[in-house]
Amino acid sequence: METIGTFGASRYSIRDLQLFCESDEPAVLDALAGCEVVRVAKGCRVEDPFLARLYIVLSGALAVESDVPVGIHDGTVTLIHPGESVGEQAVLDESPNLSRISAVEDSELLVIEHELVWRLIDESVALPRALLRLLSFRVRAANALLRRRQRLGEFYRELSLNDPLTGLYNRAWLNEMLGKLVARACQDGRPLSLVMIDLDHFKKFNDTHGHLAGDTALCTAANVLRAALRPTDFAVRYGGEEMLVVLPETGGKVALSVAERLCRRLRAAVVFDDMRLPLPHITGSFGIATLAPGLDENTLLEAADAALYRAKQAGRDTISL
Ligand SMILES: Nc1nc2c(ncn2[C@@H]2O[C@H](COP(=O)(O)OP(=O)(O)OP(=O)(O)O)[C@@H](O)[C@H]2O)c(=O)[nH]1
Repeated sequence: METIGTFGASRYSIRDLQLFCESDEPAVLDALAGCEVVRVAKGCRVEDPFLARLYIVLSGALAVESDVPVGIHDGTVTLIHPGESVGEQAVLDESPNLSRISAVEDSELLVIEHELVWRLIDESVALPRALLRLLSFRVRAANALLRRRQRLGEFYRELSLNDPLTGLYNRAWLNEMLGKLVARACQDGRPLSLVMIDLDHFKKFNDTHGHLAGDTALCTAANVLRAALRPTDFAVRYGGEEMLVVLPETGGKVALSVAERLCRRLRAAVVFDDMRLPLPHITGSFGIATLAPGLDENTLLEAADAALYRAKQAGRDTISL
C-alpha cells in the first residue's frame, strides 16, 4: 500500500463518493481534501491490523472477506466498486477492521481515519444520513444471506435424514429419533409401537422384473405407508426392502389394526413397469412390538424383528406379534 497524494490534489471528485455525494458542506470538503490517497496493487492486501479506518474505492475494486476473527473465514466475499466504502462498522465500533481486504485489480483508495469520520458525523448533516442508509442496506443484505443459509442448511439436513429413493426417513433419522421417542413415551407413561415390514420374495421380484421395477415396487410400498398413516406416525426405510413404522401413542391392539390395514393395502397396490403395464402384486410380512417395562429402543427393535421373523415363518403376507 503506497501513499500517492491527497484527495484534494487528486483527479477524483467528492460527487463520486457514495457516502459524501450529498455532503457539499465546506467543512467536509476541506477535511477530505487533506486525506491520503493510497495505491494498492492487484492481489495485495489492504493492511489494517490495528486501525479503524474508512476506505473508499476511487478506482479499481476490493474484495472483502467476511468480518470474522482471523482464521475463521466462512467463504463470503463482497466486491467493493468505485464510490463504495469499506470499514464503516470498524469506524463506528472504534475497533480494528477484522475483514480481510485485498485489491482484485490495481486500485486507488481514499483513506479516512476514524477520528475524522466521527468529527464529520458531528459536523455534517448529510453524512450521518448516508451512513444510516448504507448500514440499513448492509443489515438487510446480511439478513437475506442468513435466511438463505438457514434454508440451505435445512435442505441439506432433510436430505441427510431421508431415503432418496422412497422419500421415507432413513436409518440416520431412526438412530437420532427412536431413542427420543421411546424416552418420551416412557417418561409420560404413554404407549408406543413399532411395525417392522419386509417385502416378500423381493429378490425373485427383482430377478424376474429387473432392478428398476424393484425400485418402483419399493416406492409403491412407501406410498402405501405414507397414505395409510396418521401425520403423527413415522415411516422409515430400515434397510434394502425392509421398512419400519413408528407409532407413538399407540398400544398393541391399535398397532395390529394399523398393520392389518397396511398389509391389505400393500397386497392391493398396483406396481407399474416403465411401459405403465401392471406387474404382479407385492406383499409384505409384518412384525409388531409394543413398548413394555424393561424395553429400550434397541430391545424394542429386536422384538419387532423377531415378530417379523415369525411372520415370515408363518408363510409371509401376514402379521405377527
Ligand atoms: N430394486 C431394489 N432392490 C433392492 C433394494 N434394496 C434391496 N433390494 C433387494 O431386495 C432383495 C432382498 O432379498 P432377500 O433378503 O433374499 O429377501 P426376499 O427375497 O424378499 O425374501 P423374503 O424376505 O424371505 O421373503 C435383494 O435381492 C436385494 O437386492 C433397492 O433399493 N432396490
